[in-house]
Amino acid sequence: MAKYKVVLTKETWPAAMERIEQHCEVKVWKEAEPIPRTLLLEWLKDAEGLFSTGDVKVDEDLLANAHQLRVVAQSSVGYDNIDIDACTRRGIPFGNTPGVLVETTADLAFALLLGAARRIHECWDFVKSGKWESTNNIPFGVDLYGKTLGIVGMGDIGCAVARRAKACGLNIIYYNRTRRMDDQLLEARYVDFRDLLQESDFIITLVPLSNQSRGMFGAKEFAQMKPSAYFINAARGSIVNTEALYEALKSKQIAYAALDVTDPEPLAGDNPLLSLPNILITPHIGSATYETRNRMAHLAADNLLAGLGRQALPTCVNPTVNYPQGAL
Ligand SMILES: NC(=O)C1=CN([C@@H]2O[C@H](COP(=O)(O)OP(=O)(O)OC[C@H]3O[C@@H](n4cnc5c(N)ncnc54)[C@H](O)[C@@H]3O)[C@@H](O)[C@H]2O)C=CC1
Ligand SMILES: O=C(O)C(=O)CO
Repeated sequence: MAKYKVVLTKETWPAAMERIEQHCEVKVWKEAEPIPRTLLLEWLKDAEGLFSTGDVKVDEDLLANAHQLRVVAQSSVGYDNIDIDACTRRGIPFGNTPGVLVETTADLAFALLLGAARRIHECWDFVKSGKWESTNNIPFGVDLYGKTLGIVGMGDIGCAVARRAKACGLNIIYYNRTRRMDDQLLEARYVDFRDLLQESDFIITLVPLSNQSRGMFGAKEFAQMKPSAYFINAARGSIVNTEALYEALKSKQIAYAALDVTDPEPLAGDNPLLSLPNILITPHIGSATYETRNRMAHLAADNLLAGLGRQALPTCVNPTVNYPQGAL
């Protein structure tokens, strides 16, 4: 049987790659920088499947060029780089990887909270640089127990963070697009965004990037936070106005920020944020464990292969897509 033609905008995990290659003839971009747009458009001319990555914009322009495309799959839960309406208009299902990365990403978000509160990386720098001469000059942290954590975006990962926070004795408030029916089980109180900004000692944001959430943390929002507030972003860099965050940290309007995601990404070595003493940044590692990235790659491969075979995708963002008649 003829193999499907598929484009991968980065290499994926070997076991998932093997499964894809059993059924597909693949073109893979193997360099560290994003695939050049012109090359991608060229490759997509006869491609039936696209295995995309967050650094590639899948928009009207790209889809208009990809006449044979049956499916787009991506190894991430966030899909802010994909124009879902454009996919749907063209009858192309898009599959992401929800669920399988929830606990792993919640671990990282909570690690940022703990690491920031207890100044773990400053303490490590302190020990390494030979400054540990007495206990007088050690970096001091702040308690979690009895404080208030505000979670913005109380979806799968937000709830997993709430469970961790409960175990540490934090009071939990949250803001979400809609109130959750199960918030009593989580012992989390639904509040409006402004109250969350004003009441929280720690804020963790896990809201998807969209037209509504882009720039949702700017100068006005930082001004409403406590001067002792810790701000943690594990969602997407662009939900924060980076200049406003820099100003808020520099002027000590807020105490500290811990970021797993930044705008832009990757963050250049001379970015002003890196000159601040009150910040901790990790390089977008929320889901980056061997086990989880492997699970994500397999789920993305499942979506890709299902779409190529005109079957329903296991995890489809636009499941109302109609396949051409008689295709199944
Ligand atoms: N740092 C990392 O490596 C990772 C980052 N993420 C980010 O985390 C996000 C959340 O992931 P999940 O919890 O799995 O998604 P989810 O879909 O389960 O939860 C998102 C929640 O945000 C709420 N929401 C959406 N727009 C909102 C708005 N404008 N204002 C308030 N609430 C809003 C939704 O109602 C939903 O409850 C992803 O979209 C992705 O951007 C996810 C995985 C890893
Ligand atoms: O899944 C996502 O959205 C990520 O950011 C990486 O796992």
